[in-house]
Amino acid sequence: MKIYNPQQLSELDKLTMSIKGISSLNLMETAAEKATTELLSILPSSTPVVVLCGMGNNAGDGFAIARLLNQQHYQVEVFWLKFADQLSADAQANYHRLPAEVKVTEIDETQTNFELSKQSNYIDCIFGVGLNRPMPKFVQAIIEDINQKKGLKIAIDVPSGMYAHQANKPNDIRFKTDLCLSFHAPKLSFFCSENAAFLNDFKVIDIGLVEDHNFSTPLTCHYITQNDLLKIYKPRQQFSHKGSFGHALLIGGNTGMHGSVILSAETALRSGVGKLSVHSNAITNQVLLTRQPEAMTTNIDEDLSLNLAEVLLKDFDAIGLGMGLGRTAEASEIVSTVFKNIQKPVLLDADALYVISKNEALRRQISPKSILTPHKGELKGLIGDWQTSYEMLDKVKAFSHKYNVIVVVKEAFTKVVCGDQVFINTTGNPALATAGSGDCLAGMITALMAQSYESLNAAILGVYLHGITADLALSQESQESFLASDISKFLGRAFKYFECEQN
Ligand SMILES: NC(=O)C1=CN([C@@H]2O[C@H](COP(=O)(O)OP(=O)(O)OC[C@H]3O[C@@H](n4cnc5c(N)ncnc54)[C@H](O)[C@@H]3O)[C@@H](O)[C@H]2O)[C@H](O)CC1
Ligand SMILES: [K+]
Repeated sequence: MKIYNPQQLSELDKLTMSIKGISSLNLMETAAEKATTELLSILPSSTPVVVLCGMGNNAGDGFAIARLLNQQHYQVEVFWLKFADQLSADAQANYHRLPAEVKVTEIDETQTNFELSKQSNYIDCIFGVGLNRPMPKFVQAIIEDINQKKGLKIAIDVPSGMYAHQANKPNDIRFKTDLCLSFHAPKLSFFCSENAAFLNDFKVIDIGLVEDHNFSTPLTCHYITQNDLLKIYKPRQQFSHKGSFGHALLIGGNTGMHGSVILSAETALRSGVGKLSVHSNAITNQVLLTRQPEAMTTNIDEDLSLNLAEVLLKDFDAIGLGMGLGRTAEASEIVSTVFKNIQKPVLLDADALYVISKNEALRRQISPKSILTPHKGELKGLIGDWQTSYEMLDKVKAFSHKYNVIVVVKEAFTKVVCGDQVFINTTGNPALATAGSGDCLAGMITALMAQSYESLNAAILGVYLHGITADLALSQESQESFLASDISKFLGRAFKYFECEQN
């Protein structure tokens, strides 16, 4: 699914109106009807509803929703925050359609002394995608006040105070939203960590906008859905054999970090790779083979760098490098040896990221379309610090362009960045915030690369499946008890979704 900026959304509105021959007021009515259908299933009819309206089209949605809820016998009151001289034309039309039973309390900067009933639910229609500068002080004060109240808080399209497609300042007031009903597509800001405290959940409301259009600014953001992944997923053919699914090599698991590459190996094997070799040391080999006899080992020496060049002569289909590699000179030598000997994309994780963060010459040698999977700390080593998620994304895009790599930014909504394109993952939950979880992701993506998924698709599919394992696990595990080693246990069921849908 695509994510649009306000300008692109406005282009889609206009195009929809001209293709479907409908007015903007019709479109607003559809939006309000669809939102109201959702609201009816969420809001108890026994509790009064306060609809907070501003002056633009988001307010127009609000006046229409107030009318529609009133028709459904809700006790509705409108708080009209008059921060401009005039309502937008469609908002005005809907204001005039309000039935007399819906009380309207007018509030402006001179008159902020009003009573909010003790028990209400709140619908926020003050600002939508049109917010383009800090909100007036009296609006901020009212939102702050309502944020302290107990009732359900539902935002229409965008929580007021949150810019849809640009960064907020850390102290900006935003409507503290339990659920945002967002028209046509989620907005990019929903996936920024600095907005997490203001948006608990969102639901996309289809209002029948057309999709395809030559936008004046190109689309760059995508929200990964199961349907997108069905187009990527490659079902296995009947006459396939283990050679059809590639031979992957994982390099890592040095002294003290033996478990890291073992976790990667387990998930790689459960992600469909045909054959798996692990280049590590004797202790790792022993534990690995006890847990996972399907894996092969390529080294017995304590030093991982000694025979690596020779090992790499074998034509591996994918290489995953860095999990528990260490931060020694030996680690740099290993990374350098891989870069010198391998021309195809490799996956770089953990200590391999540290090594390249310290060495620009090595960064220049990364094979095109390699995948980097940094967590926040590792990412800072690569791109420097940032103030906002938007700044971070800009820096990652620049890095991705400069070195021709795909960067998987691991966070609550993991972002896969390929040049200007950003793919946002929404599977997963805080159970994944556990030691070894990243090693598992690295193993999964390497296995998908070995199966001839092109790098971008391997990264997108990998992060999606990784998240699904934790979502599935919550039926029998808690977020606290979930371990990285559980990821491979749930991978079978995670893949099953795709198999079922294909058949
Ligand atoms: N396709 C759709 O998604 C549809 C969306 N609809 C709704 O319309 C809003 C967008 O409406 P718009 O009039 O453009 O903007 P807002 O209502 O968000 O904002 C009002 C208006 O206020 C001005 N403004 C911006 N920032 C400030 C500020 N800090 N202080 C004062 N004034 C400000 C600016 O001029 C804005 O235009 C969208 O979110 C949906 O809810 C339609 O209903 C139909 C389809
Ligand atoms: K809103």
